[in-house]
Amino acid sequence: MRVIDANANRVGEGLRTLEETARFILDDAELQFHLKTLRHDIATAMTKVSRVDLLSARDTPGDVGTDATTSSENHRVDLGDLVAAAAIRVQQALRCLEEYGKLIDSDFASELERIRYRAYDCLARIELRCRRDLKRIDRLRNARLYALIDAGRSQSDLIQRIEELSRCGVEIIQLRDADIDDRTLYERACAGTRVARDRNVLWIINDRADIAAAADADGVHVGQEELPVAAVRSIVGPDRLIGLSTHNLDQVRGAVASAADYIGCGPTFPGKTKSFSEFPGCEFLKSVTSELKRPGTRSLPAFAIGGIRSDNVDQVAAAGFGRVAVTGAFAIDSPADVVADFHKQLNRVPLY
Ligand SMILES: Cc1ncc(COP(=O)(O)OP(=O)(O)O)c(N)n1
Ligand SMILES: Cc1nc(C(=O)O)sc1CCOP(=O)(O)O
Ligand SMILES: [Mg+2]
Repeated sequence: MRVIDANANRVGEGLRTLEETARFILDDAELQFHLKTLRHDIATAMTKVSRVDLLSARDTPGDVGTDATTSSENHRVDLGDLVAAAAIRVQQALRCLEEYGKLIDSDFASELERIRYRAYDCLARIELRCRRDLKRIDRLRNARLYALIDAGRSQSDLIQRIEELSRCGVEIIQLRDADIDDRTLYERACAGTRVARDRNVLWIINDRADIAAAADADGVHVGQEELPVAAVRSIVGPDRLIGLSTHNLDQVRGAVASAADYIGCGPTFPGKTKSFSEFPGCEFLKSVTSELKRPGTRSLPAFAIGGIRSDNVDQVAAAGFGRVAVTGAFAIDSPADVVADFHKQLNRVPLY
């Protein structure tokens, strides 16, 4: 009973620590829900053991193990380390409960075995999320303005463009150029990485996970017909951001379930950069806002894209979008006025 009591407490405390991480640090309602469900299912399984028997068996002053703390138990290097410690505690405690449970009731032990298998997946997910570069994700979450640019006539042309856009307040810049050879694209991507880092702007490569990884960019953006997100993740690693284009609600739901970090939603309006036969428009944006605000849905930053300019950005904001990705509207010498117009409308929309 003392083993069962100690391990039931351990697993509950560990899960609560992880739940708070999902809730307050990752803002991940879905992960929080899974952890909470695990905690409740364990509490339900524990009703097979008399609580009075457990409490009566408890003997903290007589516990020979309370002094046996190692120095590493009082020190956590970072969030990943903290979450790993809690996850390992939960896993070990579940196994202990299961083994000692076999002495009490085989149904109880079997139930704990099922919970343990479910827990493995959840514990791996939260630890991987917390071992990622949270600074990058925080910057993404706080960003409202995203510019897509081509590689420029020369490297210095590209560098000047990145400097100009970042000076005006653009927070994310994507290198999107299908008209240059791989070597030039790679060299421009590397130059972009250096200047974007200096300017504290996120640097994303369109379509090419290989070049994003090789050039040490902050991330990659892919479309529905390109590599699936899981394959992109295997190339770019756990820390780089992955953006995914979406054009309907099914694709948005797919993105939420995937390892994507943000989505582009469009096309909203006709523009000169890319032609489309259909425009899901602001109705689509409104439905994305409702979908992403649904309780229990993973929060995923969404950028409206397609023909967005100073004179229509109010409609984007009215659809609940506080973030935009644009090419044409910023393709002028000094986009400072456009940035100001965008901010005026978009800042009215709280970011989620
Ligand atoms: C932020 C953002 N959103 C959407 C897109 C479009 O991506 P995709 O559909 O793959 O089309 P191409 O840009 O590759 O022509 C994007 N690039 N960025
Ligand atoms: C590249 C791209 N993708 C879109 C999508 O809807 O997926 S719209 C688009 C063009 C964005 O440029 P502009 O702001 O000039 O319209
Ligand atoms: Mg693409």
